[in-house]
Amino acid sequence: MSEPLVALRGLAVDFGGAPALRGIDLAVAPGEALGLVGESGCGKSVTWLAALGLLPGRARVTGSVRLGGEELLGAPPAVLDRVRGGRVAMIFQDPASSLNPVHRIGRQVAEALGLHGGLRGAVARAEARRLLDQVGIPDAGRRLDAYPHELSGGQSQRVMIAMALASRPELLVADEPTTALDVTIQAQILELLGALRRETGMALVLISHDLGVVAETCERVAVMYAGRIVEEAPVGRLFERPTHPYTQGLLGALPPLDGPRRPLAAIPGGVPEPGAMPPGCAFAPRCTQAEPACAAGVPEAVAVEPGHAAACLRATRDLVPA
Ligand SMILES: Nc1ncnc2c1ncn2[C@@H]1O[C@H](COP(=O)(O)OP(=O)(O)OP(=O)(O)O)[C@@H](O)[C@H]1O
Repeated sequence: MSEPLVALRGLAVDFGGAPALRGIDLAVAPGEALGLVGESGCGKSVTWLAALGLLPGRARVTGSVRLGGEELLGAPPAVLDRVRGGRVAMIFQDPASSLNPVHRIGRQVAEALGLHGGLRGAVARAEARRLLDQVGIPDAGRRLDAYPHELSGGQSQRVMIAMALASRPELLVADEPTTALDVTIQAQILELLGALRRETGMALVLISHDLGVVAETCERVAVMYAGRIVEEAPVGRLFERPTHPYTQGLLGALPPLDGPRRPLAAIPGGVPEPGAMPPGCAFAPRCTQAEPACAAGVPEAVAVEPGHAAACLRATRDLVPA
């Protein structure tokens, strides 16, 4: 990879004796689209909230988070404020709750432009209109005067994306941006994110519990389980050669691309709570391929092939450490 835009090294988060992240190494290159997948509770959101200094004070965060060479962990609040909504923007699952219900859309987008670009008045309004246009809001000029409750879920998410773009971020972190939307709208928002990335050159981190969503939009995927990255690969390689049994399980739960929809073969059991981590490989209690050695130690990530690593004792026994 070229010089990364963002590099997380050994990122760990502890909520009062309960380790939610247990050493995350992850890098995002400029302009790259990286998917972060895993079931609910794996630590996907905590990873980026920790990286951007957005966790509550009682969370103990250790490791390193570098943005373009600058260390963010332990950086003064003024530095983090400048980064958030500046070089890095974040959007979330529920756009309706992120918009202020009592202010018109145009004002909210213009405020974001004022905060990050110093734009005011008619200039800010014109730029807000351009942004709404860019994110595919029809009749953007009139929509500036709408209130959030007048927008559909998909349109609200488009407005959130417009506000995120206001600072011309180098990285957009999108945390389950389509989970609350119906399937057709979901596809449109994913397409929009892909198109904006190509137009603006920004990098994209797409957080999702759905490998299918990530496969459509991202070039590379990191699979998380119980606060660790268990597999990482270019998206095509992950589908062709899923190596960690957890990844295999997630793939097995995907509905077929064509043909009748069938009930998903979800992986039995659930993600362990941070306070109740099993010894060794945290996935072992749910893993159909587990053997006694899996409980003995946390497996290291090992290179399966160039750019493709997995952390499974059994799958990678004869391979070299990544
Ligand atoms: N503020 C907090 N205090 C204590 N525990 C927390 C806090 N935030 C998250 N956790 C715990 O950290 C673990 C990881 O949560 P996280 O939200 O990152 O998971 P996720 O993979 O993003 O899932 P989801 O898609 O449901 O958000 C969970 O067990 C969660 O309960």
